[in-house]
Amino acid sequence: MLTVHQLTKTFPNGKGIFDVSFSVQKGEVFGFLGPNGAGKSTTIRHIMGFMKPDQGIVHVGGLDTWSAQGTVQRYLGYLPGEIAFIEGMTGLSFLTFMGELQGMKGNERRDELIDRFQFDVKTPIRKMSKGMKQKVGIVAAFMHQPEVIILDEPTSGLDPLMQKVFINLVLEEKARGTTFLMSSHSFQEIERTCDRAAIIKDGRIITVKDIHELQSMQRKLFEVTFERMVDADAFAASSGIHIESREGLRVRVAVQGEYAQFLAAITPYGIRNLDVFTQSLEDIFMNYYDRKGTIA
Ligand SMILES: Nc1ncnc2c1ncn2[C@@H]1O[C@H](COP(=O)(O)OP(=O)(O)OP(=O)(O)O)[C@@H](O)[C@H]1O
Repeated sequence: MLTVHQLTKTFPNGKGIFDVSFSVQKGEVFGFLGPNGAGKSTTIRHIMGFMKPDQGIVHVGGLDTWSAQGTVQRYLGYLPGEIAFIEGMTGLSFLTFMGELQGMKGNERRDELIDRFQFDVKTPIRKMSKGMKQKVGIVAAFMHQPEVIILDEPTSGLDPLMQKVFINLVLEEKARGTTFLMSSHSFQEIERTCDRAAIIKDGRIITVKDIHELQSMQRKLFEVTFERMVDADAFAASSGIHIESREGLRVRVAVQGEYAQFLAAITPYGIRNLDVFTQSLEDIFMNYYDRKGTIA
C-alpha cells in the first residue's frame, strides 16, 4: 500500500535522509522511530508529496506521491508534527475548511470524533492548549476516512486518558483495513498498535522489526526493596541474576524475558516493595545498534 524506495534527500548542510526503503502492507500499522533529528519528519514530508526527493520514490496505492500529489492526497490523512493553523480560525472552522479540501461528504464521522476527544470546537485555535490543538489535528487526519493515515508523533501533548482514546481509534481503523505509518516515542502506543517498526538514525534506516521481536528484546528493570539486610545480601549473591545496582535494602535487577527465574529468586525473602521500570524503545534500538555495530 505504501512503498518508500531508496529515498534520498541531502540538505545544503549535508543532513537529510539517505537510501531510505521500507514498505507497509494494507491494514498494517507501521511504527517509525528514532531520536530527534533522525529524519522522521523529512521522510514523512516526502511520503506526503510535499518535498521532491533527490533520488528514490514513494508510492501510495501505486501512485508516485510527488508527481501525482493532487490525486494521492485524497487517499491520505496526515497529522504533522507541528500543525500550521490559519490565523483567526476556531477548531470547527478549521475542520470545515479541511473537510471541504478533502471533498468530504457529511459530517457524522467528524462530529463523532469531536465527541470522543472531548474538546470545545468553538474555541479559537490560538487560545487552545497544545493538547487541544493536537486533538483538532487528529480529527482532521481521520474524519474523511482515508485509506492511509500518516501520523507524526500523534500523542504528544495528550493526557493518558486521551492517549487511550487515540489507541482505540487506531485499532478500530486498522480493523477496517486502514494502513498507518506512525512516528512515536511511546512504547505503549507502538506496542499496542503496531505490527512492525523501523528505526531511523542519522538519516538511515537501522532496522525493521516485528513488534513481538521488539518486545522480546525489551529489558525490564525490577527494583526490589527487601525487609532485611541479610535477605538483600543473600539475593544479591544469587547466581543467574543480573544486578544493575544496589543501595542497602534496595536492589535493582535487569530482566529480559526470564521472569520465572527472577520470581523464583525473590520468593524466599521478605519483600517490602517491588517497582518495575521498562526500558525505552529508543534504548532497545540503540543498544541493538551498538551491539551489532552494523546496519541490520
Ligand atoms: N529544510 C531543511 N533544511 C536543512 N536541514 C533540514 C531541513 N529539514 C530538516 N533538516 C535537517 O535534517 C535532519 C532530519 O530532520 P527531521 O526533522 O526529519 O528529523 P526528525 O527525526 O523528524 O526529528 P524530531 O524527532 O526532532 O522531529 C536534521 O538534522 C534537520 O536539522
